[in-house]
Amino acid sequence: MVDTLILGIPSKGRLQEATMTYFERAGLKIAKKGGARDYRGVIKGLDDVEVAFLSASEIAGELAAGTVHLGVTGMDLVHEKIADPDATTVSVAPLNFGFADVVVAVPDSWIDVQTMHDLDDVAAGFRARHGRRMRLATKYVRLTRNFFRAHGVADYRIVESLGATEGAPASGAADLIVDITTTGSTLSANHLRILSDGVILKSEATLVASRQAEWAGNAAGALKAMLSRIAAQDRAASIFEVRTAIGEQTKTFREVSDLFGCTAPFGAVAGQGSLVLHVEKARIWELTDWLRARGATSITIGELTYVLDGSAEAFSPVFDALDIS
Ligand SMILES: Nc1ncnc2c1ncn2[C@@H]1O[C@H](COP(=O)(O)OP(=O)(O)OP(=O)(O)O)[C@@H](O)[C@H]1O
Ligand SMILES: O=P(O)(O)OC[C@H]1O[C@H](OP(=O)(O)OP(=O)(O)O)[C@H](O)[C@@H]1O
Ligand SMILES: [Mg+2]
Repeated sequence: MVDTLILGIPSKGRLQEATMTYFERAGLKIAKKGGARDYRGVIKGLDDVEVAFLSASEIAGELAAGTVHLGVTGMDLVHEKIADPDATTVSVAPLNFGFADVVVAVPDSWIDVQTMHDLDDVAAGFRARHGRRMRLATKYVRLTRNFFRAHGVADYRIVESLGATEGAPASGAADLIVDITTTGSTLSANHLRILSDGVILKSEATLVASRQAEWAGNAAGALKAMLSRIAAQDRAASIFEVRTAIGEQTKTFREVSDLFGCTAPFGAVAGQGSLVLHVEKARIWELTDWLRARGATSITIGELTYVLDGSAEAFSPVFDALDIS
C-alpha cells in the first residue's frame, strides 16, 4: 500500500465542511470507509487514494513529515507548524475559503501604541516601569518570533495559549496577543486593536502537497487524476459557454478572440453555422452586445460543470516541484 496517495482532510473545525464541498464539486466525492466514526475514507472511483481525516494542524505537520501526500489546511498552520515550508511543501491551489489574518493586537487603552515601532518603545521601557518583561499570549509561537525579530522587537516573553487567547490581557495572563481573526468581532468584544502594521500573515485554506512524501508508483498518477478534475472544475467555473448562429464563422471567431479573449473549443468552420465560444464570465455582456450588433439574433449562454482542455497544465509547476514527470 506504500504507493497509495494519502489525502489529509480536516475532520473537524471550520475547514471541514467547505473542504468536503470543494472536493465534491470537483467530482471527487469523499466517503468515510466504515461509518461516521471512521477516520479513514475513500474517493469513489479513485482506488489509489486513501483519505485520512485529521485536524487542520495535524495535516500541516504530516505534510512536513511526508506522511500525507496532499492535504487541505490553513496557510497560518503551514507557516506555524513547519520551519521551512518552501523546502518541504508545495502550495497547489488557494481554495477561496477559510480566510483569516494572524495579527498583533494590543488593548484599546494603549493609545500611544499604533505600530510595531511604538510597541518596541513600550517593550524597552516595560521592565523599568513594571519590573518584568512585556508578555504576549499566542499559539502562533513561530510566526510571532519571526515577525517580532524582523521588526527588531526583542524585549518580550511569550505565554503559550491554548484557547481563548483574546481573554489573556483582561485576565492579566498577558499584556498583548497574536491570534487569528476574520470578522474582528472577538477582538473588539475584548477591547483589543490590531496594530496598523500588525498583520503577520493573511491566511486562506489551501491545497498543499508534500515534497517529503513518496511519489513513486501510483501516488503520482492519483495526483494527476485529482488535479485534472480540479482544473476542469476551476476552468468551468470561470467561463460561460456562448452559442450563436452567425455568418463568417472563422472571421467572427478571429475578432472575438482578439477583442474578448474568446476560445472556440470545437473550432470554427468557414461560412455560416452555429458557433460555440468560451468567454471569461466578466466579459459576457460585452461579447453578446458585440454579437447582436453584428446580426446574431439568437444567443444562448450556459454555465458549464467541467471543461477538460489544456488547463490542467496550470499545475505543471507542482509536478516539477515534486519531480513527477
Ligand atoms: N475565524 C477563524 N478563526 C480561526 N481559524 C480560522 C478562522 N477562519 C478560518 N480559520 C482557519 O481554520 C483553521 C483551523 O481552525 P479550527 O479552529 O477550526 O481548527 P481545529 O479543528 O480547532 O484545529 P486544532 O484542534 O488543531 O486547533 C485555522 O488555522 C485557520 O486557518
Ligand atoms: O475575528 P472573529 O471572526 O471574531 O474570529 C476569530 C476567533 O475565531 C477563532 O476561534 P474559534 O471560534 O475557532 O475558537 P477556538 O479559539 O476554540 O479555536 C479564533 O481563535 C478567534 O478567537
Ligand atoms: Mg478554532
